[in-house]
Amino acid sequence: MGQSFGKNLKVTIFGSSHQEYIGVVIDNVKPGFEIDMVKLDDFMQRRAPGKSRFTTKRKESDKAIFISGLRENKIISKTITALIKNNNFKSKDYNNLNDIPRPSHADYTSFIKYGKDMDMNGGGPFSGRLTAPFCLAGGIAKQILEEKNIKIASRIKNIGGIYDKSLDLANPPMDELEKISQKEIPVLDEKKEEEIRKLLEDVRSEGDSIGGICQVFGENIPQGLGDPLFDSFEAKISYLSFGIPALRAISFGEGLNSINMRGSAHNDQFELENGKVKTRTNNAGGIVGGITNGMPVVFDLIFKPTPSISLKQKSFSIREKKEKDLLIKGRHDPCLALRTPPIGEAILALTVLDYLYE
Ligand SMILES: C=C(O[C@@H]1CC(C(=O)O)=C[C@@H](OP(=O)(O)O)[C@H]1O)C(=O)O
Repeated sequence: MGQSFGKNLKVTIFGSSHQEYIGVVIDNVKPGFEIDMVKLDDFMQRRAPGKSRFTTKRKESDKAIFISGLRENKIISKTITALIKNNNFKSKDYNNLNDIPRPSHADYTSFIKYGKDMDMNGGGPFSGRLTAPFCLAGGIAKQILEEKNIKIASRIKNIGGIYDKSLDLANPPMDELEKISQKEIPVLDEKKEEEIRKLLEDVRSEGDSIGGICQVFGENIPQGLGDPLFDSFEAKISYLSFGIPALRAISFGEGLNSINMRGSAHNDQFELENGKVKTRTNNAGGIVGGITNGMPVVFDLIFKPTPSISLKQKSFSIREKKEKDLLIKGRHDPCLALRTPPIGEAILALTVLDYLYE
């Protein structure tokens, strides 16, 4: 089911939203690194459910239980295995969904492909819950990269059409981004934060949902990662990104804005700073020809609105082959994009570490 990825650093995610555990196997790591567990837990808590009024009410501690590969937090094997316990699931909320699929959720396509025996409670293997073990692997990768002075950060760039302030992509404010990372709405502009809060309150009280964009930044990413054609750096980032539920699009650097620019404005012109080759702008987001050029790597992850909403919708009964109205019970995020920044950071950290282990 494509639950593994990576060429040199191999990561396998397992489990399901309402089964006893979810978890991760990280294979081909290098022994010797000591994981900072406090930092790793802080990273996990940025994604964890039940933390704010704008996220699902399902509460999970998302504490990592390492069952192999570590001694006193130090990596002592080539393989690490960790579990995360599912504690707070309410499968009965999903009883009607076995027969009446949620519009724009994987319920129906899973039925077409795997039939009625696939455990789809809580979204089953399609659930955003699986991003918890993904972040566990990514949080460790991020720490390993930090030791090499490679920094990764992120923010919410847009919720429902409200944009955070625009940034100079050649000089992203990594320290400021780090400071906002634990906020309920991690944006830099406080006025926009208020506007987004108001929008989210409206959306939530209407029983609806909304989409958003998370922007990811990498500083000191080594030059020369990636290859032409199908092994481009963008291709590797995109491969992992589209494994994240609800992702609809990804763009690099100025992305779709590039369409409206002339070459003279879009080209990143060179400069030499104390002999070091740099570019004056970074519209490419640090990747040209599929290969990193040493400028900050910048990409946007574009998420659709959460499909599970409380409003009445049109669906049908698989058993009776009859149209039916659907009312979804359960606890769902009004804006799942809000919890994606650490997932974006994990995508970049795991991609870069995979290259460095070549
Ligand atoms: C639990 C998480 O997200 C879940 C993702 C999810 C879905 O359908 O994707 C449905 C909800 O779970 P439940 O229906 O069991 O309350 C979310 O809470 C998490 O991200 O850790």
